[in-house]
Amino acid sequence: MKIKREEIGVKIIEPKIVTDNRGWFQIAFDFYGLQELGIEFHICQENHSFTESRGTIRGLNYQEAPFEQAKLVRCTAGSMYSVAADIRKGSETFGKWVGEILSAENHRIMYVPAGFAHGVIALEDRTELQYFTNSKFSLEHAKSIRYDDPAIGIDWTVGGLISPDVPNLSEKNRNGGYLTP
Ligand SMILES: Cc1cn([C@H]2C[C@H](O)[C@@H](COP(=O)(O)OP(=O)(O)O[C@H]3O[C@@H](C)C(=O)[C@@H](O)[C@H]3O)O2)c(=O)[nH]c1=O
Repeated sequence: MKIKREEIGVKIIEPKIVTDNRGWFQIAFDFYGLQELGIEFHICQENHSFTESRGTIRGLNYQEAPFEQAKLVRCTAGSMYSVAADIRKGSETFGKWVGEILSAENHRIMYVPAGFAHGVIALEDRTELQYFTNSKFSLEHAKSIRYDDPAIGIDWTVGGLISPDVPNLSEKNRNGGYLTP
């Protein structure tokens, strides 16, 4: 595996894909490979979600202290634009975000550092998101920031690829907060 891109602590990882007459093989989680890339990751949970329709947004989601979560995010069906935003108060890159298209075809993995908010928009119907977290879920600490918070300014059109004017959102994400310094 190798790092394709790295910005504000977010890393886009390309795993090695081995193909043969049957199809392909990849290591979905490589503890020592990640360690070599500077990522010390201990899996606590693996989560898997299915999104019915293109244009649906999940996020921006994060967990408050002491339950901050680092995540290793991948798309195992369809495709999505995955976004990580630095919302750590006092961080030099506070309010900055990184986005990358993850798909079942490109096999890319996004490493989201602890303390960041994360969200995805489905670029296809029937898109699946699978991700490892390094700390446990806590409903009490699970929070949301509005996907369209102007203080972050995420381009959810992915440069004109999609127009999520009125995206399908969960109630939690509809009622998400706004970034405060
Ligand atoms: C994430 C999570 C949710 N749940 C429950 C809470 C709720 O009843 C139901 C669905 O949860 P949510 O609406 O928060 O699901 P969702 O909006 O898909 O949340 C996820 O979004 C992506 C973008 C992330 O980055 C993840 O960390 C996670 O926050 O599942 C758990 O029991 N354990 C968990 O670890």
